[in-house]
Amino acid sequence: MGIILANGKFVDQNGQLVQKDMLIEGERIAKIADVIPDAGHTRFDLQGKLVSAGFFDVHVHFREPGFEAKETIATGAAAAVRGGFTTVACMPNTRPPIDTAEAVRFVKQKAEEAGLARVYPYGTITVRQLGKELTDFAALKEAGVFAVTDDGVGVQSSAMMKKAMQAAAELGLSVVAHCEDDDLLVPGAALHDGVVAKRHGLAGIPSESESIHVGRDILLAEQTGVHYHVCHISAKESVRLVRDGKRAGINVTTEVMPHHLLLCDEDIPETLDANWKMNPPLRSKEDREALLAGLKDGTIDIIATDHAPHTAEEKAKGLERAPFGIVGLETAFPLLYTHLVLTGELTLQELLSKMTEKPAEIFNLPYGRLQEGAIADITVIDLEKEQAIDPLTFASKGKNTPFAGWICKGWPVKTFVAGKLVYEQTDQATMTSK
Ligand SMILES: NC(=O)N[C@@H](CC(=O)O)C(=O)O
Ligand SMILES: [Zn+2]
Ligand SMILES: [Zn+2]
Repeated sequence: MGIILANGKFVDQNGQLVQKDMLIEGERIAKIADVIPDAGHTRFDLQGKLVSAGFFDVHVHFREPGFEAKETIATGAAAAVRGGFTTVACMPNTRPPIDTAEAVRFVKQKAEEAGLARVYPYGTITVRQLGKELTDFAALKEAGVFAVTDDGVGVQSSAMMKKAMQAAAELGLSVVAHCEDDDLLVPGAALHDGVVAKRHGLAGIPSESESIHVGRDILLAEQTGVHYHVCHISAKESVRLVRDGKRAGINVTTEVMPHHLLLCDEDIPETLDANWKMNPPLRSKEDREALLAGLKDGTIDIIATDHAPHTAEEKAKGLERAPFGIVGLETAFPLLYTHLVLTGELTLQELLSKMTEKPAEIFNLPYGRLQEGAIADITVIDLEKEQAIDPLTFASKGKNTPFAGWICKGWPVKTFVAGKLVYEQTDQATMTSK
């Protein structure tokens, strides 16, 4: 017996919303047609809600092993499916870091036990993320990683990065980089080196601490032929470098986060609440505009969240001492739909593509497409439902978001992974979790 999603709205090739039925049989989409008869299948009447391929977030932090008070793989996966994400890729900056095949298998095992979203672990580039010695990429690949990264820290040595890219290219692994040159940092700096840091008399994080690595690595990617992906792009100079790299035919891709698209340093409240502290920081208005332009012209390939949960105690330590990072999985789509699609900056088709098809395509994974025969990873979204972001309702352990209280439309209401319903929004869930 299959599942029928009846009367859903689908975005067609021309970007128009069309009403259709979908039949899921086993793990796959069996049929999409104007009308599919019941024939004893389980039937959900979607009443015109949007049907999308499940979202794919290539950049999340699930904190296990080592920091389970912030998040576990199970709570992170629950946050993912609640946000409409059916596949996530987990950053390896855990304790210990994911730098061996055994550690990769541990993450996969925990994800399987959770049975919610698909979880792809990254392996680190260097042993213990110390930048001194490459990990065993062949063993990591064998255990199931599709890409390596030292996210959380930058690879400081150019020679080490070049060696990593050569080794990754040989194995067909992507190199994913947190771009940050420690030499250009002032210890304790928490905000962009711009007007707001100055107004508060604080040392800032300069844009070039990011863009210098972006430029260096694009040149190394050209030399080595590896697929090189820039994490959480935030500075206008980095956007320009990626654009030029693409024009030169270099295999470079990048991601942008919802917070960098929607906020800039001038939005940070005078209290300097640490829920506005993340790395890279919220930059200037001009940077934000460059990110949006880069997203529209295809320089920026995809949207990811950098879901980075921390405890309330840690975030209460004040701007300087609190850790960098904000959560993102449960707010990404409603925020972007409300503040970029409904405002006319992006089309719904563009937004969905950058959260589904494109991430799957650049990392060569078989997801992100709504078509007969495809894997039935599906998100159903209520585009009309309007509600305020309330961190107390999050499935994530992390409540650290600057978006609390923002009123958004476009909430995921049902999520299917491999044809199995893994999340269903109920009004009770919203009301009782207070
Ligand atoms: N982005 C962040 O502000 N923090 C991330 C690390 C990272 O993505 O660099 C974290 O692990 O908390
Ligand atoms: Zn990072
Ligand atoms: Zn990160």
